[in-house]
This record gives sequence, structure tokens and C-alpha cells, in this order.
Amino acid sequence: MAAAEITGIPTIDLIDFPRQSEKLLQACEDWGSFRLINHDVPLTLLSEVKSVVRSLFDRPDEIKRRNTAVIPGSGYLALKPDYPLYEALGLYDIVSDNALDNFCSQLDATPQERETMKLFAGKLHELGKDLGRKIAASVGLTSNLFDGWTCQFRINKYHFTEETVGSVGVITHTDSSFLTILLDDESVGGLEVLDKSGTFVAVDPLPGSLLVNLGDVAKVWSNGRMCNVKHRVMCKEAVTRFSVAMFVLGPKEEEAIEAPAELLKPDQPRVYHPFTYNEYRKLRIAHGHQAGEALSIYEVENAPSA
Ligand SMILES: O=C(O)CCC(=O)C(=O)O
Ligand SMILES: [Fe+2]
Repeated sequence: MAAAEITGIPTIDLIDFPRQSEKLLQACEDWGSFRLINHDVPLTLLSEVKSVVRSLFDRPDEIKRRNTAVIPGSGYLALKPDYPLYEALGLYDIVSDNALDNFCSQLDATPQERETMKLFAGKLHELGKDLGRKIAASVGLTSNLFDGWTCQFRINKYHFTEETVGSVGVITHTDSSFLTILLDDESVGGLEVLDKSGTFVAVDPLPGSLLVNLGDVAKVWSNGRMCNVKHRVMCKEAVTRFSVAMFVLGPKEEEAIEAPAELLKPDQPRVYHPFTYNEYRKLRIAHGHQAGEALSIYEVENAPSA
């Protein structure tokens, strides 16, 4: 019997390392998106986080509006006439106890809700750092790649109804981060990633798993080898959808993002000039670029196009 055709994003089993190192690299290069199974974030914590998220969005409007942005786009995003299905709350710098406490206070979180968010932030931060080491190892580097990097949470609510089935929840974009760990909805689908042939592929829910999407910083760090996956969220059914994204953005402040020297070869010279994350984020927003187009500004002339 012919082998079944494999469709959809790859699955990475975190307890099968270093055996899956090559598969991880392939997933980063071919898709820029993969499911993570056998992570060590307890399932009970995942479902507690989902309850906290539902309850935070149920707060009155004036409370949600206290969740102001620390950097552009990092705070509360209300439903808008031209963007009517998507609402979000944000927490910039999940690693700082201060920022986490601030976020919880703004939203009048109960002590138990605070505890859940703190536990979840800690677990996801550790998972992020583990992925950083594994991605570095997959290209032959021994590095605590994400140590000291800034991480941001965005908590998403999609107001899907009968009338909105078939319309766009979030438009096609890339994440500006190195990578994003996503706790997607355990039962409501809608996320789609663009594959290499330019076709959107549905990412179906898999309860208990997490999802990783690589962003623009990963493309630069890998000298153009890894894919900053374009993705969008479509309304497929009339059920409210929730997700939580943790963006591993980039090194703090003035530290530049660039491909490490070990990844450069005589026939693979540097593709992008170094830049800082904040500089890039500002540029992306200023140009209204959503899908990594701003990276072209940093392209090194005459380098092979990525
Ligand atoms: O909700 C999702 O599944 C995806 C959200 C997303 O792409 C984002 O927050 O950048
Ligand atoms: Fe995204």
C-alpha cells in the first residue's frame, strides 16, 4: 500500500530529542510552523488559563481599556468597525513580575487568576528557552539563544457568529517575533498557514498540544533559511474562539539581531544587515507592513535572495 500522503504542519515530539533535531530544522525551513506535543505544561494549567482568558474578556469595557500599550500594539485592542471579529488583551514583558502584576491589577484579576497567569507565563517562558536551545542545536550551535530576550503575551478573542462564517478574523500576516508559542483553541479551528506552494492549509485543533509559528526575526537569524510563516484566522463556525500567544520577540534593547557567523559560508554570505528588534517593530508599523515586507530594507545587496 502506498504511504498515506502527509498533509498539514509537522508535529514535533519534545521528548524525542535529539532524535527529532533534523525534523525540527526541516519544519522551521519548510513550514515555519509546527505542533508541539509532549511539552511539560500541565493540561490542567492549560484549561485553567482558558477559563481565566474567558473571564478577562467578560470584564466591562472600562476595565479592559485600562490595559494600555507599553510599546505600540501591545495593549487592549477593542472590536473595530473595520475589524469587527477580533478583540485582544496584551502583556508586554511577561518575564517581569512587575509587568505581570500590573496587567493583573489593571484587569482586576483575582488572586487565583493571578497565580494561574504567573504559572503559565513561567512555564511558557521555560518552554520558549528550551525551543531556543533546540533550534540553535538543530543548526549545530550550542547556545542559550533566547536567554534574556523579551517575551510578550497576546490574548485573543474571536467573535464568530452565523453571519460571519467565511469572513476573516485576523488578516494574513507574519509575526515580527523570532517565534510564537500559541495555545490555540482546543475545539474551534480557523487558523491557516501558507505552505510553500502558496496554498493556505488549515491548522486543526489538537487538544493538549501547543503550536509554534516562526516570525521575521527567525528568518534573519537563520540567514534566510527559516520560514517566517504567513498565517491568518478565518471564521469557520459560529462559535467564539480563544487563543493565547507568547511571542519570543528578540534580544533586549540595543542588542542586534543578526545571523551568527557560524551560519555564514562563502557561498551563503550574510543576507540581512543587523538591526535591533525595536527598530524593526517601529519600521513595520510605520510602513503598515504586516507580512515581513519591511525585512527587504535590511537586505544586503548582492546576497542570494532568501
Ligand atoms: O489565534 C490564532 O490562532 C493566531 C493568532 C495570531 O496569529 C497572533 O496573535 O499573531
Ligand atoms: Fe500571528
